[in-house]
Amino acid sequence: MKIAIIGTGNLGSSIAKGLIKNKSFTSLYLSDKNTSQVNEFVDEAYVTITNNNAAAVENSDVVIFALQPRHIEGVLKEIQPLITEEHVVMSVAAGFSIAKIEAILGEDKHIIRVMPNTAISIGKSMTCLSANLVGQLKIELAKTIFNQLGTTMVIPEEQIQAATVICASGIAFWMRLVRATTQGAIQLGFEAEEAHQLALQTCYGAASLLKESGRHPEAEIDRVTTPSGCTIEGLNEMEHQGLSSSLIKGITASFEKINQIKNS
Ligand SMILES: NC(=O)c1ccc[n+]([C@@H]2O[C@H](COP(=O)([O-])OP(=O)(O)OC[C@H]3O[C@@H](n4cnc5c(N)ncnc54)[C@H](O)[C@@H]3O)[C@@H](O)[C@H]2O)c1
Ligand code: PRO
Repeated sequence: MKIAIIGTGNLGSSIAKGLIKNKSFTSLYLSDKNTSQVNEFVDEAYVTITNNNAAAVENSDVVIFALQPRHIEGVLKEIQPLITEEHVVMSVAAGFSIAKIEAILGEDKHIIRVMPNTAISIGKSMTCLSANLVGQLKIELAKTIFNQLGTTMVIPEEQIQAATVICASGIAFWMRLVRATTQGAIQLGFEAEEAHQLALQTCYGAASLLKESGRHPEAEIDRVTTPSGCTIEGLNEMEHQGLSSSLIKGITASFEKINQIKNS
């Protein structure tokens, strides 16, 4: 598979890292105006680092656009004459619809919106996929690529904005929860490094329990909360302070913002 990534910033370089780790390509073009985030791959076999977007497109079958929403339109217009009916065009740009891509490249092109998160660099992304009519013929190919880099879910395009908030922004939300737990642990007397390790492994254990047992979070909570114990005391105080409510409000605020980006 000949893959190009146009835009190798935070997400593009994370995708590149994941692909290179798995060696899941026959050639990989990494194209950016500023290639500093992928210079570490300069000696990798079958990897070309360039600032020539056109060369990357011409030498690839799958082209992943990892550009900011304000840049993608200009770049798509530039490379439009080079996109053929053989290419599979993938875009990770938040809020940039399939209709907008079709308006530039044509409805006859394979177009797939891909919404991964930065955990793709270590093969642990939750990646949502939506395709246009023609692109649906290539959805299995997209699943093959992104299943090697985590887990995929094919969803209707109307849900891509919500998936962006839960899965892509979600990485930042979970990071903040880990940090807050670390701050609490420091206040209880642990050194910062110890506190971080305690918070991280406990978070990992909680996620793994849910994944491996398939049980509901409340069922796992019931196994921890000793009657009149310290866990229920802490949980109830967190809820009095609005823990669940603040998370839900943050998620809906993020969703409102992404819909403004979409409509701008
Ligand atoms: N960062 C995330 O966690 C994440 C997750 C999901 C989706 N996204 C989406 O991915 C896209 C990229 O986000 P990011 O955080 O990687 O942004 P970024 O700014 O880190 O990366 C964008 C890259 O595009 C490059 N670029 C700009 N104009 C270019 C051009 N004409 N030709 C070639 N390269 C050009 C920039 O130099 C930069 O390296 C955004 O649309 C964002 O909504 C990001
Ligand atoms: N980064 C993009 C943003 O914050 C989209 C999700 C992750 O807008």
